[in-house]
Amino acid sequence: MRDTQPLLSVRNLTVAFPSLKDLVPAVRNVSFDVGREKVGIIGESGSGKSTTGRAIMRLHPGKTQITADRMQFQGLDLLSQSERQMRAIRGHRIAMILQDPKYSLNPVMTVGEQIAETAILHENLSRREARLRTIEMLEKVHIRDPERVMGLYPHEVSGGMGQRIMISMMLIAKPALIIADEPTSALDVSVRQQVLTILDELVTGNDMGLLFISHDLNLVRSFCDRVLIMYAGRVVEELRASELDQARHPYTQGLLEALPSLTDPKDRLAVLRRDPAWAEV
Ligand SMILES: Nc1ncnc2c1ncn2[C@@H]1O[C@H](COP(=O)(O)OP(=O)(O)OP(=O)(O)O)[C@@H](O)[C@H]1O
Repeated sequence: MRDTQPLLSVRNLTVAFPSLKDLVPAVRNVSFDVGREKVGIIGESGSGKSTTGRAIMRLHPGKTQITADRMQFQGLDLLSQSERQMRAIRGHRIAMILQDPKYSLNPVMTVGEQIAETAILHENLSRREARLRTIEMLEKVHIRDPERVMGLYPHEVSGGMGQRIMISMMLIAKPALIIADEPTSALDVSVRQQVLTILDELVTGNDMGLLFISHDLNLVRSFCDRVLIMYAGRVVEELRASELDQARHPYTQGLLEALPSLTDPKDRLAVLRRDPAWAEV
């Protein structure tokens, strides 16, 4: 029977950073679930999207205060895991793709060595088997000349290729959940589509969950199944991507009105409205 429980269940997550005097909340009472589906988080800069993603991985500096009524992943309470237990979860059961793959790949190891190391760790393969698996994985993410790419260092690959390499490593580790934080915003439009297609193949083909953080509403609308809209540290609205046009919150409506359209061009785009009341409890 198919498991209908969400992979990740978050209730009233609050993240506060220390300032000179006290703690300043950047994320406030955020609640959502992620199943085996693609969930987008959108919102403007500073709305708390990345902070939410990093809190799930518990990747914040020491004095950050993370509280939640629930932050459960596949039956595990993430907040009560020790740092050692979190290390076993990160990369293995929950993986993260960031905007620039150069920061996620090890700069002093070739691409081939890094993928092979993942294969040896996860699948207990010999060096020779790991090499063959690496070639297979690079082919799966549509890299045409895998043997050449294996010998390159991270600084020698383009952004789009770097993201595909990250995705190929995830194909080996097969995490249940991927948190992708603006994974395509540094890429050209044509490469962006390629990377999204491969990410979709990975997630849908392996029945994974994806939390896709972006400031691009059009992209999230076409790529994700559901969308959380964040404003000033809160989720102000949650909708199926196909139902965004029926958004009720004035902030979401404003985001939609501010989008340029090729089919229905406007002389002037609407200016995004903001109301301090939306940030209130
Ligand atoms: N380590 C930190 N220490 C202190 N404040 C932080 C830290 N990380 C984030 N913040 C603050 O938390 C708030 C939310 O930031 P966050 O990066 O989550 O926003 P975002 O929606 O992801 O924006 P962007 O799209 O620009 O990445 C911001 O005000 C930011 O300055």
